[in-house]
Amino acid sequence: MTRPPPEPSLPPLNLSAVPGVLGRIVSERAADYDGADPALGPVRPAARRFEAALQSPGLSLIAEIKRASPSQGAIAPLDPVDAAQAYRQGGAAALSVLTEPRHFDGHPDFLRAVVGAVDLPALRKDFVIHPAMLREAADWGASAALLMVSVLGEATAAYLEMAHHLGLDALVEVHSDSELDLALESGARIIGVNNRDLTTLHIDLDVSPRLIRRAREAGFGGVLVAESGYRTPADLAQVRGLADAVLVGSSLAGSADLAQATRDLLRE
Ligand SMILES: O=C(O)c1ccccc1NCC(=O)[C@H](O)[C@H](O)COP(=O)(O)O
Repeated sequence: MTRPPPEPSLPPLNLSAVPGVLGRIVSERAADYDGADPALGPVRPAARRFEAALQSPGLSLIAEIKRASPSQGAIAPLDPVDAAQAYRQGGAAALSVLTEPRHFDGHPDFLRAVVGAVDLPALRKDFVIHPAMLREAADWGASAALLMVSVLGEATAAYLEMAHHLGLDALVEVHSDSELDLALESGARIIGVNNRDLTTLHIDLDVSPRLIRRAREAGFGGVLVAESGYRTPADLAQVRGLADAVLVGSSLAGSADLAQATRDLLRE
């Protein structure tokens, strides 16, 4: 008699412990994916395009297609493909595409359209709380997915393994020393340090340089990304020579000419 395949297990998450704005967003996402099929299917080959794009010399830019946010409200009614093409012309190395609908005005179609039209690796930017979200990211053509240690906690390593099973790179995001310790233990190859405290929305541009230095001192040899709050070349100067890449959303997305704003921001 043939045995049925083992049920994929759902790593336990303690989402009720996530405070503030982030806590509200992840509990909504958990309701959205309640009962979703956690099966990942067969192993998919890893192209590592997102990781490679961030390894060029100098500071690579991940430009974010962000139409709205809890901190800013409506930012701009961007056409995702037009925005992606403009970011590419302006010098972006990779894209971040929001798929969360309620607070960021994102949509899965935006990711699918961008992947189909623009030859840059794209990150699915969402609040991953279920394996189905990673399967979707791979199905929709993303090169990478965001994994937030503030949300996944001890389950970060399990989600990282699932992302790799699906052939995805993972941007493992931290905001504090204890989260960085978990990210380092998880085996992450790409760590993002968010300057924005996602429970209060307060931005402190000193967070990225501090934690990026700590990661390097701890011997981390992977890719390090500084995230959030960057508006000017002087802001970026604070992480040049330290970070491999920077993730920028609001300041670019809200500008009149996205390609020119991208060029201006990257000017040294
Ligand atoms: O941007 C927000 O207001 C926000 C609120 C709650 C959870 C996440 C949030 N943003 C996610 C990000 O970290 C940013 O989209 C990304 O790093 C770009 O930041 P920025 O350049 O400041 O838009």
